Amino acid sequence: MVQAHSRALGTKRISEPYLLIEGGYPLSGEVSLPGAKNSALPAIVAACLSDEEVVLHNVPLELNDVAKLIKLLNDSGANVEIKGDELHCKGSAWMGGTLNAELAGKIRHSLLLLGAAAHWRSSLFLPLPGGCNIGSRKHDMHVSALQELGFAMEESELGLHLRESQPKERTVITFPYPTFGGTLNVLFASVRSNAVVELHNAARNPEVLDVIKLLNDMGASIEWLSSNSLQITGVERLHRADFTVMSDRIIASTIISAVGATKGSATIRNATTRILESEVAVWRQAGLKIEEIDNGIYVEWNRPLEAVNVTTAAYPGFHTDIQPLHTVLMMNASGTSELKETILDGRFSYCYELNKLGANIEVKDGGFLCVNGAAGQTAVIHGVDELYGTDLVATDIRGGAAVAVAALAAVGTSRITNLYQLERGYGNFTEIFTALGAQIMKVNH
Ligand SMILES: CC(=O)N[C@H]1[C@@H](OP(=O)(O)OP(=O)(O)OC[C@H]2O[C@@H](n3ccc(=O)[nH]c3=O)[C@H](O)[C@@H]2O)O[C@H](CO)[C@@H](O)[C@@H]1O
Ligand SMILES: C=C(OP(=O)(O)O)C(=O)O
Repeated sequence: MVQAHSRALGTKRISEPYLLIEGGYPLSGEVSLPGAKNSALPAIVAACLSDEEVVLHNVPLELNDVAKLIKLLNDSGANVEIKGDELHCKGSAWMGGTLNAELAGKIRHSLLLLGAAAHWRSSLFLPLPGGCNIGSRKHDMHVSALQELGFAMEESELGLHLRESQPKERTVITFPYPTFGGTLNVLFASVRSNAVVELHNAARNPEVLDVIKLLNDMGASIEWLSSNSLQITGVERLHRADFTVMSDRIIASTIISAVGATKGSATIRNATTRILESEVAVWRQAGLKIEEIDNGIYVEWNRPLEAVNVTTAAYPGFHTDIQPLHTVLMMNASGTSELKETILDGRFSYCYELNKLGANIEVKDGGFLCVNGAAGQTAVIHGVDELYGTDLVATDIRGGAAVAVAALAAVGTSRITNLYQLERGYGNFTEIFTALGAQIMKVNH
């Protein structure tokens, strides 16, 4: 059991749920990955593109983003039900209406209901979507792609309005940047029609590939023309399917980071390095032992880590969602490294939390523009020898995970608040790390 003592802790009583961590111990053991949030959320929307039942397995049902998305879909005419550990989904031609602003405003994936409503030729008012506060999260490419497909769309300060309309017969779209959500919206809007759509510079993240596999299992016709161009040939309707969502590669990275930072070892089941190639190459270069094993990854700290520079990029580049976890490895490495974030301009607020533990990270103007046109930042990470537990805030999903992982490596007690953010992406954070021997518990109030 975690003991609540540390010289660095504040004396204030905390009146919200928090994570209590007694850090400074090497982690070891074996854990199994849950389903991936960033595949499961679009897969749930995709499953509502048929009026026959689609059964999804391995959905991380404990995530609050999943509950919010199910509510939004059911409010707009779908029928999504949790049955045991399965999710049974059915869409309908009524999918549309006006989405609840509070719910839509809490998750980024509410944007995907635009593609679903276009699919059903319905009209939809989507109040502005939410998600992590990690920079300017634009949706101009979603709007222009749907318009290019022939759907009537208007944008106001309050949200996005898709009007009941029909797609054109042939469209060629080229994204200026391979947007994850934009690619999914084009797929959802195009799979059921008389149309043929070519999409160039499409996102090819493993999570997008997972959703394409689901759609093809449902009868869609989506094929790759080249490594980043897709052709979607519309079909009359999609049908029933039974699909297992892929495992969460970002949680795999979170465990790898924790093992490296605490100088431990772990076996991660339901995992593969094949969808983490850029990240694993960097961490091997830094000195971590990472091996592909039967149905899993084995990771071990066996020598002091060395600083390695990283620049985030669209897949197959180093994933922006994983950069906060890389920072934790680098603050525990010898030497200084630079981390250049090119996707999201506001993704470094967690660094100020890490500095409270004794890290030495400077966040500076990087002198470049991110893919969304905003000024980009670079974090300069100077490795340190010791970290000490303290009171910390989970700034966003992955920043929150980074802070918690760093607290596992820091000597003494840490308390982490604003858990809502962390729990948007990690339903079983304490269970995963308890299985690896961590002294961690959630304190509820
Ligand atoms: C639920 C989910 O899976 N979310 C992921 C998805 O978010 P999301 O779907 O928001 O990611 P995108 O790939 O669309 O966005 C990445 C960048 O492109 C910009 N952009 C995007 C769309 C657009 O129309 N115009 C535009 O400029 C965004 O502002 C951002 O700077 O990818 C992000 C970047 O890999 C991840 O951090 C999120 O975890
Ligand atoms: C940024 C993330 O999610 P979202 O797009 O849902 O905010 C994430 O998963 O790290």
